[in-house]
Amino acid sequence: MAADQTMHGVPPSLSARVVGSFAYLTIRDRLPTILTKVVDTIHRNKNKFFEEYGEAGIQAEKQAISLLSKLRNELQTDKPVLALTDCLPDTDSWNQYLERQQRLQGDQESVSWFKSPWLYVECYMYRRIHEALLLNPPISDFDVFNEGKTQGFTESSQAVMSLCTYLEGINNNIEELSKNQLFEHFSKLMQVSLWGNKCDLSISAGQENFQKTSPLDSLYSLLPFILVDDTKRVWSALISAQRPRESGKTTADRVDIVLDNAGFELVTDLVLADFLVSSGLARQIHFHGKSIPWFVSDVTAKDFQWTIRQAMATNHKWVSKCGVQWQRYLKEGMWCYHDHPFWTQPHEFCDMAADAPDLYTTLQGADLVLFKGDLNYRKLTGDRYWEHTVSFETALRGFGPAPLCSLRTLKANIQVGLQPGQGEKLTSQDPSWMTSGKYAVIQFHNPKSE
Ligand SMILES: O=P(O)(O)OC[C@H]1O[C@](O)(CO)[C@@H](O)[C@@H]1O
Ligand SMILES: [Mn+2]
Repeated sequence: MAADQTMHGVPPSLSARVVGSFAYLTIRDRLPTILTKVVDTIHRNKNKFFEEYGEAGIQAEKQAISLLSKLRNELQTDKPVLALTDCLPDTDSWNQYLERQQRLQGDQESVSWFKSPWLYVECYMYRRIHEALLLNPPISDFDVFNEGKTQGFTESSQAVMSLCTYLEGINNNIEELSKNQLFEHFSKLMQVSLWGNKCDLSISAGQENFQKTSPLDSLYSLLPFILVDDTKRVWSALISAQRPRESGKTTADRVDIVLDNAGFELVTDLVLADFLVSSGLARQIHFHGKSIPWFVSDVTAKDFQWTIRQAMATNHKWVSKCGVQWQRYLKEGMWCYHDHPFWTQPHEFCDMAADAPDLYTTLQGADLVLFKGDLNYRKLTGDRYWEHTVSFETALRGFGPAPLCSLRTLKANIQVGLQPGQGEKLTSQDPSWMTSGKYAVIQFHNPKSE
């Protein structure tokens, strides 16, 4: 067990140290597969690099591949984690974090892939992939995961069409809807956004994992798989934040969405955001994305813009109408997109106030923050061996810039806030319930009401 087990009442971090655990299998099998795919992708783009940068492009391709092969070897042979050598604004912070891990682990053994916290080493792998490209300037902007992300959008076009058509139906008579009807739509769109999180490309090690059918049709049959559903509490938080605005409307001021994956999941988030604004539940939406390619399918600024442009250009009346509307929201400031280096660092969110105080202050300005996906849940709860019955609040360890809600399908061995016996029952019925992506939670915490 990790040395941080001794921290007062805080359980140890998930780690590949536990042979056979999901963390162990991820590091042993899934991460090397992802690295191999990254190498293949760079190699397949060799001609493109040559056309764009001539001989320098070919050299960069070779050099990046050699750095990535070295990385794969370090991982597979459990070598010590190395300091970063590039010069991004977050390089020092990563290197300090390595020292912090070393202090926590003690001097007896190095921080390494199979011995250190899974959350830390998994994040570190994506930062090292980025370093391999950064150190080879002509191709440093190349997003090794771009193909999978754009494919995720195109392959889910049927599902995108049905979702945008559904939204058009709501928006058509939104003024006439009662509070109850608004709640019903809100709840449905939260669930669509929740199940959109099934489509990440990290759990499948980059294999196709796309939404082919309309998500709306399956919501009812998926209800039993939502282990914690705090939608009503989220709704109450939104309603209690309603204030009269200059526009003459009564709305909450701001909802922030901490995005996860591009492709279909991003569309579900945009549709939810559209509904929040068009229904007058919120005046503004702030999206938070990643500043470097991350966990295979996570949204970067480029993916965000690409998705909206793609929606605009789709030959389907309601999808293109959505795209045009979303572009307008961005132009007129009702929506905005931010990235912050903290989202691509390995910290647990309970460290945010101390280690990224500017971001913490930003989030404090929201009436509600929605955290999408599994990795955000791992960071919210510190990716630790908590008992299932420990409250979400306890696992957050003081993190609470604003009322917050996690929308997450379970893809890692961690789940808090369950009823006594619920976890044991699930384990006996379906031993892989925490990692299959079949189950989900809509879990809320309001720091203001504690
Ligand atoms: O896109 P998400 O939902 O954050 O999931 C990322 C996935 O990557 C993992 O970190 C595993 O590699 C899992 O925790 C999770 O399945
Ligand atoms: Mn993701």
